[in-house]
Amino acid sequence: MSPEQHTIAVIGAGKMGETLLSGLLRAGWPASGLIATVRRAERGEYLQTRYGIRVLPNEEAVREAHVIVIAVKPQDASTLLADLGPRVPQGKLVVSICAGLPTSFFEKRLPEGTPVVRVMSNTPALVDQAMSAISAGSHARAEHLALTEEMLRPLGKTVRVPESQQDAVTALSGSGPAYFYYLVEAMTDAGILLGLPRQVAHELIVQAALGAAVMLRESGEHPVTLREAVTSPGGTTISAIRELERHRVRAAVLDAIEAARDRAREIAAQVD
Ligand SMILES: NC(=O)C1=CN([C@@H]2O[C@H](COP(=O)(O)OP(=O)(O)OC[C@H]3O[C@@H](n4cnc5c(N)ncnc54)[C@H](O)[C@@H]3O)[C@@H](O)[C@H]2O)C=CC1
Ligand SMILES: O=C(O)[C@@H]1CCC=N1
Repeated sequence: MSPEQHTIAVIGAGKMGETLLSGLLRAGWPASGLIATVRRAERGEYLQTRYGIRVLPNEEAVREAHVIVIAVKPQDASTLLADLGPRVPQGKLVVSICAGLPTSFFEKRLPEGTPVVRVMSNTPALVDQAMSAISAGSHARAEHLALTEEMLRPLGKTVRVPESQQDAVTALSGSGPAYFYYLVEAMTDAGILLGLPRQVAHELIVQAALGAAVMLRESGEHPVTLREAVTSPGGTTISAIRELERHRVRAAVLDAIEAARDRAREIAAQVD
């Protein structure tokens, strides 16, 4: 996707929208090829000053852009599209990053035949380590998926999934970073319990998490193999694992992620 051919407008440039815009700029996208829309004037001033991008009203943004990224909260999407949907010029690619909303939700509210691609990304996009999963709506063709992948490439990894799997993806990798942060918090507290200074405990855990993540990605080994390599017979690790099993942590993780998937479905049902 060359910047000369494609201007991207992010409709509702909040946390995720800003993350996408900043990633594109880091990858060398010219600020002149990026547009943001906002609800609050101060937010617009901030984006304009910090990134040198254009901030336009929604209607102007969709007229000018080639790719329109919908980045509002799912609960705000109906109101936004009731007004803006019919004004989106025919043939533009609409990319939604809204959790839970199916491509059919957008297709109903956009001119007939509008190609829609659904994306679920995550906040590590801020450090170019996103996991984004994309699915085509009924009018999106290979070229639209390729264009979306190109737009997301600077932010991290991208996979294609059938749309029926998007709520599961949302529960797993969309929300996933929050589960790891939660674990880091809990492990840091454990360090405090054992008498370590908070800062030291934090540093130990962050480096252990990073090391484990790099080993998972680069060794290609199954997590069980990697865990077994840490777990000495009669040693310390197995004592901890016994407690995790006794507290049914695995079952809690399964229930938690299923609850997140169900919530994604509920959000979609509420706005449909
Ligand atoms: N935060 C996360 O980790 C992830 C969020 N998402 C999805 O990304 C989307 C955005 O989430 P966040 O960035 O966290 O929310 P956010 O609340 O930070 O950003 C949404 C922005 O849209 C603006 N907005 C709302 N209605 C508007 C309108 N009519 N015109 C112009 N601007 C409007 C709001 O003022 C706000 O700044 C959501 O749909 C969420 O489901 C997806 C993956 C991860
Ligand atoms: O919590 C949420 O609804 C959003 C979607 C995935 C991550 N954050």
